[in-house]
Amino acid sequence: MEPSPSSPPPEILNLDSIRALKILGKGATGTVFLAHDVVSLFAVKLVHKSSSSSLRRARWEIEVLRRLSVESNQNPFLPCLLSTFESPEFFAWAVPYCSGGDLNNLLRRQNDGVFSSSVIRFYVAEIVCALDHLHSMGIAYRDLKPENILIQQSGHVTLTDFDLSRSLKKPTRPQFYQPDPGSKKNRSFSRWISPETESNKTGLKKPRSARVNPITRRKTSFSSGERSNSFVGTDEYVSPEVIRGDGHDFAVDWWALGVLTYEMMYGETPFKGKSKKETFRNVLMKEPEFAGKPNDLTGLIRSLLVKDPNKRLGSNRGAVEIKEHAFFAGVRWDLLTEVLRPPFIPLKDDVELTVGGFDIREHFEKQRMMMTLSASPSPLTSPSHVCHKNDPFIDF
Ligand SMILES: Nc1ncnc2c1ncn2[C@@H]1O[C@H](COP(=O)(O)OP(=O)(O)OP(=O)(O)O)[C@@H](O)[C@H]1O
Repeated sequence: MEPSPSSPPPEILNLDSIRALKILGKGATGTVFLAHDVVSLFAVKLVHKSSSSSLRRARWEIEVLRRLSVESNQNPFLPCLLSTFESPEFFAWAVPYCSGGDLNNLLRRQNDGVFSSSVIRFYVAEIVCALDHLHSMGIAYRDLKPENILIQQSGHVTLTDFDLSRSLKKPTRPQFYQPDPGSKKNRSFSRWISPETESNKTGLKKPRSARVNPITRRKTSFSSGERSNSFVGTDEYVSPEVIRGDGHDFAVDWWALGVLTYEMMYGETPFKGKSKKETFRNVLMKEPEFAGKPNDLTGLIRSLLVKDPNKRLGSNRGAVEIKEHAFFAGVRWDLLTEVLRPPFIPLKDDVELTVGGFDIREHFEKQRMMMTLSASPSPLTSPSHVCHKNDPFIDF
């Protein structure tokens, strides 16, 4: 996984000149801090080099961000890399701060836990553009879920968390990437989502479900290949071909988009079972259920949630097929960022940039000491057991 030749050299993140204000989120691999220097606020992700898999994932995530920072690769719905830092114990890197939190929180804050179809159209259109851009770079995202969709200060979305993404061979079909279909009328989106409520202002999000355990235990590398055989994703968003271990390509992202759109419409995912096994059985066997009359939105979801990846919307001509769907009639794809009033605009963070905060390295040291203490082997436990027990990616 060599950096691509066109990647800009990363700026060095100077940990001496920044202070962290709070933890924005904790995931399977890292901790994300809101940090500041005297000039600006940004997000810093810190990943322990505790295992070879977290090391590999962090390196890969930095590499994807680096590629996204090349001027010709920048996209309004994808982040760029501001700076990086590496010590013998950890990686840290800074990306722009998204003050609106994630789409999961926003969805849960709605009175009935769902979005209207015009709001769904706004968010899905931007996500389609982000995925289209990644695919055009030969990257399958593979971890689409509301927790990984962040809201920028402007109200537009940014995808985050690229550690499960994968470099695949770019589609070579000539019709795959065509100019945006465009259309006559621009669409206006009214601002109707209530601002942040008190109950959700604090507290870290808890991921809804852990990453799935590897079922196909084939070792994978991140080198380019046409299809990937690794087993990754989040239970409720995993596609049938991933569960079957058939090998998968960019169509896994269109499946996950179907699950996400369904969740935005109904407030719950379509295949969730009482257990992981039941969820997977549903993904493989069950057709999604739609309350109410069929319409363009349910039609879009249905065509994304086609079990056969070769018949799924997007599998033949990529994002163009999705953009042409009747649900998006009237959307000016080239003007998405010009929409003046996205559905939700975050309140401005009122932060004094010269004072306050804590040192990220001190925080890291404390965490490490606590981890060391809690992982001290009891006389009855073998060291290898302690070391591997909690690493969900040990076989990835
Ligand atoms: N740029 C950002 N601005 C604001 N919040 C962010 C930013 N990046 C990440 N976060 C918050 O931190 C959370 C965890 O980030 P991220 O998903 O990158 O970490 P992770 O360790 O890779 O998690 P996962 O277990 O999902 O892989 C996000 O869901 C989000 O709430």
